[in-house]
Amino acid sequence: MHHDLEVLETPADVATAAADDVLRRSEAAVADHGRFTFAVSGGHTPWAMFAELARRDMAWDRVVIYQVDERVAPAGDPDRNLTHLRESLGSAPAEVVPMPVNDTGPGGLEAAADRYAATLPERFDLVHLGLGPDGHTASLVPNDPVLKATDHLVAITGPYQGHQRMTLTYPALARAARVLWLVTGADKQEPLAKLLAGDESIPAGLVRAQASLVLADRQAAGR
Ligand SMILES: O=C1O[C@H](COP(=O)(O)O)[C@@H](O)[C@H](O)[C@H]1O
Repeated sequence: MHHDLEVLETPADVATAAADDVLRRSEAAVADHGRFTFAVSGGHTPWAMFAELARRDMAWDRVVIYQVDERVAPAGDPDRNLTHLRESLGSAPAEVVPMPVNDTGPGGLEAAADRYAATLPERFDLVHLGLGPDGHTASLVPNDPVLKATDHLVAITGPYQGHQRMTLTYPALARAARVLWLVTGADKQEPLAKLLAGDESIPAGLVRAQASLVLADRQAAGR
């Protein structure tokens, strides 16, 4: 798929440009259909964008935030994406729909994943994605059976970097009206080049959406 690319000087510039884009998309979505559905990834890169958004004049009562992926770990654990999402948003009155990774009900984590899937909108106005040095995105990690999940919107991975994960699958990501990739740092240079070239050997290369914007810093873009 085609990706628009914007190269910014620093990671801070990427965060500011990302917040600008999210704000624009939220205003357009609210004007069009009354709410803004936004799915957000984990990792470190988006924290500055979330903090920047918290300072912006968003129509928070019209915003619903879903998680793209989450580590299976206790509530409040520093490895949990939700922990950092909430910390970064601070007192911004955002409605967050957390992935139920501590749901120990009947059917275990797979059933919890299906319950999360049932809460997802038919269309996300915006999905934020990151890019790992190994080319993973969301928790669609190399060689995991989750890459082949075509009949589930949300799935559970095997252990990866210390945790099983709950993740949106490719069919769920395909519900994105638009994807916003945030990619910073020299260790992302190789996977970013592959993503932009449409290389399907990396998990990120298999994401499909109606439109895609990559915001990268100079180090990741190799410029
Ligand atoms: O493990 C993960 O890493 C990716 C990339 O994170 P970043 O901080 O290097 O941008 C992230 O997008 C994903 O959600 C997360 O689970």
